[in-house]
Amino acid sequence: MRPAHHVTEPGWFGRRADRWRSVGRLLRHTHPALLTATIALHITVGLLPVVFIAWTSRLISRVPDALSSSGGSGWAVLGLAPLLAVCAFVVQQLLAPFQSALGELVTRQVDGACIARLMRCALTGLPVAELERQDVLDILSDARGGFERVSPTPGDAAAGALALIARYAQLTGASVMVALVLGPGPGALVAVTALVIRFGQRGSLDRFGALRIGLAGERRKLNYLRRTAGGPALAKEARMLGLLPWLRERHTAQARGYLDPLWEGRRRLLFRPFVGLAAVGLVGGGGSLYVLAREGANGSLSLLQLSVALQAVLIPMRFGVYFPESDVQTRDGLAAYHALTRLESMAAGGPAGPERQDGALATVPEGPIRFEDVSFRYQDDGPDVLSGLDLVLEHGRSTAVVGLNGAGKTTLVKLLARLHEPSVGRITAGGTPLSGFPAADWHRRIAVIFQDFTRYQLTAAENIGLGRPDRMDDREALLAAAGRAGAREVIERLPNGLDTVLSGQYENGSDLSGGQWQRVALSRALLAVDAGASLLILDEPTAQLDVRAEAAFFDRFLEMTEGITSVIVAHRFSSVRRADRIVVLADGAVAESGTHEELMALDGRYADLFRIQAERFAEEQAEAAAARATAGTLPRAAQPVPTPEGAR
Ligand SMILES: Nc1ncnc2c1ncn2[C@@H]1O[C@H](COP(=O)(O)OP(=O)(O)OP(=O)(O)O)[C@@H](O)[C@H]1O
Repeated sequence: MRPAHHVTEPGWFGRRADRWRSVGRLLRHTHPALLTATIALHITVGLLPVVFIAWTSRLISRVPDALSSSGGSGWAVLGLAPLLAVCAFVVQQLLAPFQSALGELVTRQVDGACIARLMRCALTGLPVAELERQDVLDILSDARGGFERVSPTPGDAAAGALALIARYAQLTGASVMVALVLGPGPGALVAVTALVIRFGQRGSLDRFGALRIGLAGERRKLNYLRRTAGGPALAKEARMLGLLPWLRERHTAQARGYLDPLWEGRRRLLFRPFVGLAAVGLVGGGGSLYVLAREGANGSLSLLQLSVALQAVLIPMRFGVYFPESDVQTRDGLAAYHALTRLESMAAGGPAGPERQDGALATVPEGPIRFEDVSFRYQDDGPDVLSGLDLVLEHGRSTAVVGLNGAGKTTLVKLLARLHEPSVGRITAGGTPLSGFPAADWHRRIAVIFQDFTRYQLTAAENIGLGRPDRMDDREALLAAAGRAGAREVIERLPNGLDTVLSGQYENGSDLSGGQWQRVALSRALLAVDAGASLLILDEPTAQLDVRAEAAFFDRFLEMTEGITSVIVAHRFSSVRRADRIVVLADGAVAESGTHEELMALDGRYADLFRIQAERFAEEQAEAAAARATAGTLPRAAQPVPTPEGAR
């Protein structure tokens, strides 16, 4: 598989051209009027210091006349020069907030567009298989880091690049002034010196930036530790397990793993070249000052010229230093943008395809779904997780998939949901291979609850409505779906009913238990079914319910989904015994299949495991009953006699 970080390094000109091309693309996301105003403002702000030099020099050149004139009229000789010099200074100060305000607007517009691109890429564009690759996660983390404002964003890069216009306008104005006063040679000398230092400095920054990109994996680990250790997620386990000392040590080690190479790179790539560039500045600036001093001593320069040249020479000499408003922003913001464009190019070739379209249902055939000799492995060089699997999911019937941990049940669900494609073999629906139509169309056909379904920190209505966003406002439909999933009572007990945020981290929000969350997730899936999905997949939907609640859940589920093709993955064999068909998965293939009665009569793997689970359940029930009796909560004679059937 092609490594995601693999890029051919362009040369010096290539890098500059790439950078400006990227900036150009980013600026396409800004409104033309905003872009024009920002450029005009930067040019104005860049030229104002030059205007200031011109008027202060004029002022200085007239001071001797003012001093030598008699009476109070002497200062009139100065004319408007002081006022205009002050004006140039004040206007420059006044424009600074507008400069940053426009920069902020550019940042917002560019980031808004880029975040939409990133969401599209991560949520629909990139195949799930890609999102499980470590190198892709590194890039994604860098792109997200930009948008989470952990580091500069693409919008910052665009605004920072525009801010350079002010710097270059100032350099051009100052060099022209030097050329006018001292001649083209010194004018060119100061300009070239400034540019050499600038490009040298920028090159060092770029090399340092490349080093930073290469440390994306270390940075991601460090950010993970900081986020996890600094957030509420770890609060409980950290207290119970006394994790703090270990976490501190781990964090220090990880921080060193990331920061030490950066520090070494800073010395090597930034400090040493800086010394050489300072020497260039010394030669160029010194040479210009020498010419200035010589001309001044010769008497060939007027006071006006001397003042103009002296001030103008200083501007290019300061030009070589680091620009805080641009340099890190353009380097790191563009790195985040390049991470985004790389993800986009990976997404473009992926099988997940475009966003789903209305009318997609029509393109997907109905009928039985067949796994035909399907094998699958997560990594090219990894083991087969599914191997030669043949399976038919009858149309309109329920199929339960059971098996031990690691048997491949969730993997089967992922292939069925087309989050991964089979490595070998094919899956067909109504005789048509799934690969024959866009994955997005297939996704519209199915409703699925994964083991790790998302618990959105949104309202109950939104948590259910996301099963079909275009029905989000249809409260009747939401409540009907909740009712069928057994979540209606849960919702009625919430402080604001459907409008309660399902998280204790918000005002009037409420946390749900694991089982209650599962009911909400099921409501979401059932809403999708109401809206036309005809394949319902539940991957261990009841893992957090107790045995009785689970049995009741499945009974109700099978009743209400009658006529819908459904697949239920379960651990507890007893809970899915009423499914139309039970498939036992072992070692990535179908070991047994049939109805509960058929499989019990077969007396094979299913029957064995069913009995073991039932006996264990009976023992647990007996122990619990004995404990209750000892505690006097229930007269012993009144206790139910546990039987293996109790497991059902
Ligand atoms: N993203 C992944 N990358 C690599 N291997 C994986 C990945 N996901 C699962 N596996 C491996 O595939 C095998 C089957 O996993 P799967 O989750 O499908 O099993 P399961 O039957 O659903 O297990 P459980 O009952 O524990 O949920 C396991 O050996 C697991 O380690």
